[in-house]
Amino acid sequence: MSVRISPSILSADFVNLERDLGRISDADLVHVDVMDNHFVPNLTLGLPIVQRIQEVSALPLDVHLMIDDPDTWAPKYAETGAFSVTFSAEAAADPKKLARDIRSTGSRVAVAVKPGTAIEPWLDMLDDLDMILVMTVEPGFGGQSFIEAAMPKLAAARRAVDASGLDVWLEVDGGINEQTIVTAVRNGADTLVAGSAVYGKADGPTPNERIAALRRAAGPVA
Ligand SMILES: O=C(CO)[C@H](O)[C@H](O)COP(=O)(O)O
Ligand SMILES: [Fe+2]
Repeated sequence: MSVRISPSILSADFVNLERDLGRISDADLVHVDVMDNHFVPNLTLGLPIVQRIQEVSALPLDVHLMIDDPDTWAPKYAETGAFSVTFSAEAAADPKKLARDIRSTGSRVAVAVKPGTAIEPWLDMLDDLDMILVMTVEPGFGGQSFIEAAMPKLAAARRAVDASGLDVWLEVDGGINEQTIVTAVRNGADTLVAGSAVYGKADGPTPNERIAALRRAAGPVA
């Protein structure tokens, strides 16, 4: 099986989003970064725009919430028809209830952990999760460098998921390129977010060609 590639539209042209969505037709998912200027020091887009992206996207939406109070807001994003909604571990008040609320909409649910956040508590609730997102940058901005120090945590998550027998995906987000994707996959990732590596440059290969190059670099996963 190939890895799943989830291009982040954070690096797309927000005025030409529909056009830029069409340029990643070979991807598996579309990664939508929602930032509120509270949980992270950056502001991107909110619920009305996610609703509209959902209407025009041919690919399933992988919504990554970097917002305060996901307990209130995440179910509303799930209700747009998103394929998957990821809340930030550090912001959730009642993660088990939140995971249930998101799943009750039909969406998959994931938790994201910042580079400095322990993963162990989340490995104790794998039953409640469809995916874990290991952040390999401090959330807030595209174009940052991959933090390799997050890899032991990813490897621990891979061991726990394999031991559980559950089909929980392991996603990595931040600084993924043709080199770092190899490290992430070797440590257990099966779903890779890439923003600047897919959309970052106006000249050279197209976004779909960059997606193919990332898949080739990653090689097959078990
Ligand atoms: O969640 C994010 C930042 O908080 C983005 O998804 C991520 O940074 C993607 O951008 P790049 O691939 O350029 O690092
Ligand atoms: Fe993201």
